[in-house]
Amino acid sequence: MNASATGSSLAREGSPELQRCESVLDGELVEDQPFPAVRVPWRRRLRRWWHSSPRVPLSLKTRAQAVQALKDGIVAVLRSPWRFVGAVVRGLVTGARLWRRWITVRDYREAAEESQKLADKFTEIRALTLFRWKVTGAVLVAVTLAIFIIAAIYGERPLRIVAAAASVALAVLGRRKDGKPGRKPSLAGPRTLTWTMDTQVLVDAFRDAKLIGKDESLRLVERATRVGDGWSVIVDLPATRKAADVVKHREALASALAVDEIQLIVERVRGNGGHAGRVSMWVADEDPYATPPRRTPLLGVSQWDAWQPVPFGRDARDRRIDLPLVWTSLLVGAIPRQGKTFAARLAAAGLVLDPHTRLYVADFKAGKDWVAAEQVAHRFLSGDDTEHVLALKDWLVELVSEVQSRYRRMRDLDDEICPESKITPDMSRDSALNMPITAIFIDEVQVPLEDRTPIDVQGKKLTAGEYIGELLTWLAKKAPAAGVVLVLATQRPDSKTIPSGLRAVLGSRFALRVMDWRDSNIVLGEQMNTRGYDSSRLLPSHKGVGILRPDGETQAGADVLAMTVRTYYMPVEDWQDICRRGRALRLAAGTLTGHAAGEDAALLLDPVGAAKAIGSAPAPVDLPDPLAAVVEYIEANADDREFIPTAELVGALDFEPNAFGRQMSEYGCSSERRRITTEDGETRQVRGYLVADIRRAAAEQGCGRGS
Ligand SMILES: Nc1ncnc2c1ncn2[C@@H]1O[C@H](COP(=O)(O)OP(=O)(O)OP(=O)(O)O)[C@@H](O)[C@H]1O
Repeated sequence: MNASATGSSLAREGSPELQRCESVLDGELVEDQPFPAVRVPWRRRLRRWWHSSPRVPLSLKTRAQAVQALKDGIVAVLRSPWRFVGAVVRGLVTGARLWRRWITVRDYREAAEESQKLADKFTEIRALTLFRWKVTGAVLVAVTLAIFIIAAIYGERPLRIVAAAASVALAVLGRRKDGKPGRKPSLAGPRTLTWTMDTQVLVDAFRDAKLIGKDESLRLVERATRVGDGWSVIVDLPATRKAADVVKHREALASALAVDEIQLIVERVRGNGGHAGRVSMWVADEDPYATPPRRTPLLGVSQWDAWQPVPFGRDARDRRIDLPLVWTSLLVGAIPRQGKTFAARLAAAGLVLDPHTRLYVADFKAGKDWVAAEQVAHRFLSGDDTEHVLALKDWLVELVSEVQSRYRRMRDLDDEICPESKITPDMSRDSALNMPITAIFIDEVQVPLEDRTPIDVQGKKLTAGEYIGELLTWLAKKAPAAGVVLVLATQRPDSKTIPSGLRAVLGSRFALRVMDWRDSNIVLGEQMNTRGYDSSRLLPSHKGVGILRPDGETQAGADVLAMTVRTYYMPVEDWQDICRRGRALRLAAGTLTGHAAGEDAALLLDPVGAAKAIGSAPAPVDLPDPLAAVVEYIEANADDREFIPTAELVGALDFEPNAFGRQMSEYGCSSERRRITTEDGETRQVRGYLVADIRRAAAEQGCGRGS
């Protein structure tokens, strides 16, 4: 205690109300220790020790593991009679083999053979064989006699005891031992289930799939437990082996476990409970997509919030996968009749049910799939003629102006309403600000992108397709933060149709079945097939099943790169129902506008502004160095690469490497190590930057400078 006495009297002399009083002590409490030791209750300490101690069996650590251990125990007890008989039979076979080896004097014979003296030793070996036959005969006679005598004197009881002891001895001899020939059946039956009971089978599968070496083993972190309609297990790989490699070679592991790869989910366990060598596996009992598809949960809700991820589908483990749409964009690609339109409509359904969203729908399939959206869409077109393509071009020009105007207005808003140059939920619902979440859905986007109608853009001759590609690329880069979402579906996900610059900036990707791994990479991103994600391997019968690479967190975890998902099934009747409800919600909220309100609002076009924006899309002149030069370089040379080696940038742009690294990190771009395949086919690990990071940094810098 540090105290000081204020000896002065508080009463002032002469004041009638105030009287003289004793000294007042004034002080402050000073702790000896800045952080006093807090006593941890013994129960908590015990619990902590129990969970972390390697001496406590795993099965006693959690309830689920204990229940599983109990189930395994019961199954083991029920199976034990058969296992015992099996072991005795194997013991008999092993015993017979050993006896044969002994009687044929195999070891002596082999030694003689090796030293090429078999002819010399032949008589000796024969004599020994004869002698051993005689010994065998004598032992048989002696045992038979002994049995008769014991049976005559003491009855059958001692014989039974001897028989039981002999069968136990045979069972011990015949017990399954790894690596001993003759004790392990060459076909272990349905391996899918065997590994759940016998971890050795799992270890063998990892070895067979060449994921671990012959002398290496796995450490069981969590024993096999029932999760949904399958088995789940978590294992640690031996030191230096990587979980990412197991994910990559999932197919080999599926083969080793004798299951279809669609039944096997392998994930790296990340975060606090995981590390680079910890693998979580889930094996479905049967094809998880053979069951009838589920209807979308949106049918059961009266309204949806566009800021919430939209229910998109289920993964093989039947986990619900929701797709975040705001602040990102989505590309759906597949060959015909695989469920692209269904997938794009699912994304749309969530936004339809939010009356504060504005929808643009361009259906170049010109079918019935999107017709119902007419009743909610601010702008709607269906057809594949030049006039439709040109109408889309005008919409995009309007959206470019809208995005620019939003950024301008956001700059003038105070920090409390708009803390960053990004739209917030409150801003999007504030009718005075007029910045609703705006989504543009373009089905069969390859139609406008391939259109060759010549147009004049501020004196520059272009085809409509090229200009639409440029507008979409600009929007995909800049519009998500301003609340404009792009959803593009294409039947032809090839590099010629969808410009690489556009692909690179689309945040979320969903690849249903495509023709080959190249097309799959075009939708999902460079080298995704080498990381174990190739949508050309999906089965044609699995309609609506695709690989989702989300931009943001999903139920499978924030760190999961991609996952196989089956979209919810939303046939036309359900879609119509949702659109009807979306219209009613908009009517009630007073937000029904444009085409849906029967008044195709005049386009607010600013072609000069849009052309200027597109012309300066990468905005290299606006950006600080070295970002400007890097952006210019990647626009010209990155194609559809996701990763640019530092050496390439430093070499091409003539930068000093250390200063370059420092400056790039100031703009939020940190380099990382990645494996790349060089032109001569070699794989090397190099340092470099993610193109997406560079573009994001450029967009931020560009926005900050008044794009
Ligand atoms: N999640 C799903 N579950 C089951 N079946 C589905 C699912 N999604 C789509 N399908 C089926 O796939 C068929 C094709 O779907 P969709 O029309 O979306 O294909 P598409 O890829 O857009 O075809 P196209 O390229 O010809 O336009 C649908 O008729 C539907 O029956």
